[in-house]
Amino acid sequence: MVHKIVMVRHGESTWNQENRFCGWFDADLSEKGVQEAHAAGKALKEAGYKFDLAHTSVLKRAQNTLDVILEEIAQTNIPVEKTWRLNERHYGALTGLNKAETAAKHGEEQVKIWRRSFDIPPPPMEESHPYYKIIVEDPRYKDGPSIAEFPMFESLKLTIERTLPYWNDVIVPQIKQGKMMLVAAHGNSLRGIVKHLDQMTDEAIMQLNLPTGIPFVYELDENMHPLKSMQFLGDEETVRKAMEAVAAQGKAK
Ligand SMILES: O=C(O)[C@H](O)COP(=O)(O)O
Repeated sequence: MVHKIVMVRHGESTWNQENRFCGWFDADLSEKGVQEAHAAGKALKEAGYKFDLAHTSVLKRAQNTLDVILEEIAQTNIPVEKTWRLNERHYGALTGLNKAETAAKHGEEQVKIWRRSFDIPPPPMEESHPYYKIIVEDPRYKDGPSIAEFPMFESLKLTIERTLPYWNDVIVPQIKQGKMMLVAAHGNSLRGIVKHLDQMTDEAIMQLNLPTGIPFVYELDENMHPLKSMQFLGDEETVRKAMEAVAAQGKAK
């Protein structure tokens, strides 16, 4: 039996637009991001997708993207499960900084390491950081992560370590039950899932930049091995340009 799952990175956020490291800061969708979510919904509608349930993070840019998509495909009544485990990776001390300015200050190479290396994390968010309290004391985290688990920074490796248990323990059993699912999440939580599914090397995953608001489909066999990987619902040229634009966010300008 062939299983299918659709994933989508949220539409552009206001902090994507301002080119700021966002991580666990709860930025809104920009107007362009809302348009991207509508376009994603239209593409799914055109392709005739019907979902049994959806998964998203506890951050509103992913949740709002999902809401717009579900409205477009007239499936707002499906159950939606929300978890911090699908959140964007925690950008530590970089949270709130402009990516181009950070590249001008620390060099593009260093910014690429912080953004894309597999296991080198950004510097930790200290208590004195302007967004520390807003994030740590946010009531949405009262049921988890626990104080011990609460990240102050995350590499992709650490992001995968908290995302994969949700993939394996919640999403995979539902796929195996034949449920058709939509996962609306974030650039790096989804890169982690993609790395796992496609068994990409630590080097190969560095080159992958996921575009905002373009859904992609995986076809999986019973053992969750991809029969088809990352099939974007968008024309190749648009997807390529959108990926390049994400990569270029770390340039000093
Ligand atoms: O958290 C962020 O800043 C972005 O949404 C993902 O950022 P990245 O592409 O710089 O990893």
